[in-house]
Amino acid sequence: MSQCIENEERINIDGSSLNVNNKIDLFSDLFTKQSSHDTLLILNQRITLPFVLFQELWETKPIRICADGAANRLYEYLILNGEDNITKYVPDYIVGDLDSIKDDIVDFYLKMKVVILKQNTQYATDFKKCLLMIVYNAYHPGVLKEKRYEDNYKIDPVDGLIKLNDEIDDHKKIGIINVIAIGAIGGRFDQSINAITELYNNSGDKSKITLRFLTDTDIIMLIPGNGTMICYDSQFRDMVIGNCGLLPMGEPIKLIETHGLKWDVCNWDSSIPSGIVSSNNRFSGIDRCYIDSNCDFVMNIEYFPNELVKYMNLA
Ligand SMILES: Nc1ncnc2c1ncn2[C@@H]1O[C@H](COP(=O)(O)OP(=O)(O)OP(=O)(O)O)[C@@H](O)[C@H]1O
Ligand SMILES: Cc1ncc(C[n+]2csc(CCO)c2C)c(N)n1
Repeated sequence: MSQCIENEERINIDGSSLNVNNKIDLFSDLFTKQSSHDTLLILNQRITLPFVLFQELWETKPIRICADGAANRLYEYLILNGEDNITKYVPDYIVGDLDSIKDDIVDFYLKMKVVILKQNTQYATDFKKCLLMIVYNAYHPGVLKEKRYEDNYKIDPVDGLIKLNDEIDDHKKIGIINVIAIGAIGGRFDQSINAITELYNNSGDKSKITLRFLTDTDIIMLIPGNGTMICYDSQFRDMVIGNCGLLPMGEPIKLIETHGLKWDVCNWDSSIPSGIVSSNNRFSGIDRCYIDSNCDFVMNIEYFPNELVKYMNLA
């Protein structure tokens, strides 16, 4: 029988008897450095994050990449926050079909030694092309820097990156590549849904990437099925995060049990066609929330950027 119980605003969660197969630390997984492959991916929407937060994201992600027209957005945003910034925050790569990046931005970033790689295929989005670049770079760091823009780094300008990724010897252990993308959600609806499909494309045990999105209002990620503990410290919960949604966007899901939501559920079938979805929920667990589901699902967690800035002592 399915159940929903309403909890007090804050409850203690004892994790010792729960079957935890995945752990997500909300603050450190996103905002601290986890590995030398961590990547900030910038997509083509206006950047409106508080500048100190952007700086922190940039500094904690050793690899930075712009999808095509995102390079224009980066440049504009940096100028807006002080002209000196354009030479301080120089991305490693700009990748895409290059139909959106402006000519003067190409010239500027070539001068700054950015690898600007053309990939023209009309069967992959610029977002996808960037993910391919991120994986290729993790296996072959810096090799394109030694080659030339003029001959497209000796890579087939149609879909060379796809072929190069197919040839990767994944016996080499590189660990998981954590990618935080800004500009993925909001704006054009098909682009936003495409971004959600990338969450699913980059899920599962064989995936090389863990992809997460940051907007001005939300952290959006895939919660793995089969027992996930989401951890945070109590001050982070109180200051920085608001509502959340458990969103069965890929397929219908069963929430087997949750512990630490304001509205905890048990044996709860959820899908978009049935109209049964846990939106407008929130974390009640003081420092953790446990979710066991039969498959992966999308979760959005509302956050307050200016409070995050204070929490991180960046103000
Ligand atoms: N209007 C938009 N709304 C949401 N996301 C966008 C929008 N425009 C671009 N993006 C994101 O930025 C990436 C780079 O987009 P850009 O505009 O530079 O090239 P594009 O040719 O329009 O994109 P694509 O070729 O991938 O459709 C896209 O792949 C997408 O992820
Ligand atoms: C069935 C199908 N639908 C749409 C596209 C178009 N498309 C998908 S990704 C992309 C690249 C954008 O730069 C384009 C044009 C396609 N190829 N196949």
